[in-house]
Amino acid sequence: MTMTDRLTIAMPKGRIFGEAVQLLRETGLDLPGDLAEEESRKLTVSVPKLGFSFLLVKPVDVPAYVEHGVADLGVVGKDVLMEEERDVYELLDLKISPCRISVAGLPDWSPVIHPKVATKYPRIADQYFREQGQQVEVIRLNGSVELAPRIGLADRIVDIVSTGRTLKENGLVELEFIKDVTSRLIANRASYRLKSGVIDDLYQRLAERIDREEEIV
Ligand SMILES: Nc1ncnc2c1ncn2[C@@H]1O[C@H](COP(=O)(O)OP(=O)(O)OP(=O)(O)O)[C@@H](O)[C@H]1O
Ligand SMILES: O=P(O)(O)OC[C@H]1O[C@H](OP(=O)(O)OP(=O)(O)O)[C@H](O)[C@@H]1O
Repeated sequence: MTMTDRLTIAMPKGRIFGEAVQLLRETGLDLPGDLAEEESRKLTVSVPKLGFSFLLVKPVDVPAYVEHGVADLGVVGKDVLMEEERDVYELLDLKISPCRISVAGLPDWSPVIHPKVATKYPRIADQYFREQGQQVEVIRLNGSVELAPRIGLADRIVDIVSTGRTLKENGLVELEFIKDVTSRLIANRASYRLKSGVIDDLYQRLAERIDREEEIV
């Protein structure tokens, strides 16, 4: 393997990371057991024998690292990919970290003409309500979005729902489904041409593993 064959992969630091590493291991790649120890503050991990370097970054930043070519590949939720609209190739649905984007609100919610919608996903929310022919005011938040309807900041929220526990514990109900979400493998456009050999090899390994998993289910 030459230096140009080395792959830099941007990985989200949070919940996707563990599932993505497990998936890579299941393709037969010999990743060290202590790839990223929980207490570690290191933001790069190198696996020289495989020619891989991982950048551990905020999930929302993965598409930017890949678009700018400092990472050849990235793993990112479809939610972030849709929201960020970066110029990258979406190569593969990894089928990990499933969840959905939904509209939620208080159970006794009643329609208002120009509702306020709190969300971490202003672009997705804007597009969804435009398609519904509804005029809304989108309020961008960075987390704890479920608080907004309870304290009168917004009439509704657009957010990730997985188990539904956060909605329930904050007295909210799911009102409308927007989209199913899973994590995706994305590639920088130039890397995809220049490192096609190693990228194809990883793609094939992952695609076969995902297909096998689907046959079992
Ligand atoms: N219950 C869930 N809540 C949020 N995201 C989820 C959930 N289940 C799956 N996901 C997926 O995981 C991604 C979030 O990943 P991660 O957990 O790494 O972020 P995070 O720790 O919430 O990061 P940050 O708070 O820094 O944005 C989402 O973009 C989504 O695709
Ligand atoms: O349906 P559930 O299984 O309860 O999961 C959904 C919740 O998890 C995520 O929050 P996260 O923990 O990432 O916190 P934040 O968005 O408030 O930062 C998401 O934004 C929801 O709040």
